[in-house]
Amino acid sequence: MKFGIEFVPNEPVLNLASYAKTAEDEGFEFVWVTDHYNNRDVFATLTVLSMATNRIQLGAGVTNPYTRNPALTASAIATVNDISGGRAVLGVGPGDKSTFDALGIAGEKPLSTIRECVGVYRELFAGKNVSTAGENVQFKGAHLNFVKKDAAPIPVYVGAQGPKMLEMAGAVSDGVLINASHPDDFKQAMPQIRAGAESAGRNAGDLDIAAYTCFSIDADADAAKKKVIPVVAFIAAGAPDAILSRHGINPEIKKELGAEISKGNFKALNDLVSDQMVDKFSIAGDPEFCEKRMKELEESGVTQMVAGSPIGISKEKSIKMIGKIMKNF
Ligand SMILES: C[C@H](OP(=O)(O)OC[C@@H](O)[C@@H](O)[C@@H](O)Cn1c2nc(=O)[nH]c(=O)c-2cc2ccc(O)cc21)C(=O)N[C@@H](CCC(=O)N[C@@H](CCC(=O)O)C(=O)O)C(=O)O
Repeated sequence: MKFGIEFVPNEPVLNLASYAKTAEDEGFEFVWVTDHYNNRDVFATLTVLSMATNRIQLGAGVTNPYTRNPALTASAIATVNDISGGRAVLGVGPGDKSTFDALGIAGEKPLSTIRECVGVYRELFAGKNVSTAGENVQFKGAHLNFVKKDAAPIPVYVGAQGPKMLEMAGAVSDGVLINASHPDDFKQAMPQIRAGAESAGRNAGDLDIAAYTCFSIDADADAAKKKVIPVVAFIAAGAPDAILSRHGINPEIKKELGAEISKGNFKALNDLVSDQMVDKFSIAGDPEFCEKRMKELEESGVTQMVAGSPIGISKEKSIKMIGKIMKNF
């Protein structure tokens, strides 16, 4: 199994660069940076991380086809690829509705929009002149001047959770980034990804299936669990009812969580977020528990384990703890 790490650029980029170097030294193969308009820019962040590292792959995890024109996204990630000596990876997803509302973006037709964009990204990465009259993307001879004809392709991953998105990801992507932490979610997702791959005449075994987890590791298991509570609250509050029910959690809890989150009353979340929610929506605990859960993810078909925020009490210490566990895979 490959290991990745996710950073939210809501802290100084030079801190993230230092963590990325530590992760590279520990043997992580991917670093992913999230993309929300209200945090630091994903591509500027990846550029700085590329200067601080030599081998680790640098992924936008994930951008979306609405806040940037697809040609701008292609140019940005191809620039990171150019700067880093070919280490860039593009992750694209439907985008986070809660951030779109603030920008007046509707984010419609995510399935067909992302499917069209993946095709356009790939042609631009190959240095082609792109003309397309799609339902959602219309180009007339778009072209990236700095990309050589038939340049090595930049891998395109899709961030997906819903069944149709997972199926589409199976049909068109090089990998799928699934925002989930429990093996049950991957057992549910794999058949949908497989169906999509088969519908496109592809082998699902060629895809990188990444568990984009909410992760927190510490020698003190209780401290690790306490650290994830606000993140689990956000995940649960935004999760479709079907996912909550799948984990035996009453979807009614979403209203209470949402109310406390919108009031910024994070103390109240400690009482609302149950141990069961922590278990189902995160990997949080001591190294022994985390390793056991990672092994379960691998058995459920996961090929890349991404340690996502908050990662732990001290990111540096947590990265080194995961580095030790990595040696057992
Ligand atoms: C759109 C949504 O897809 P989803 O995969 O559940 O989207 C939820 C999240 O994955 C999405 O918000 C992501 O952008 C969230 N996300 C991030 N979102 C961000 O904004 N920033 C990030 O950095 C980020 C990281 C990230 C990493 C992994 C990951 O899995 C998700 C991540 C959904 O509702 N899908 C349904 C319905 C799809 C649909 O709308 N179908 C319509 C439209 C058809 C058409 O599109 O033409 C239809 O069938 O009629 C489904 O898949 O079945």
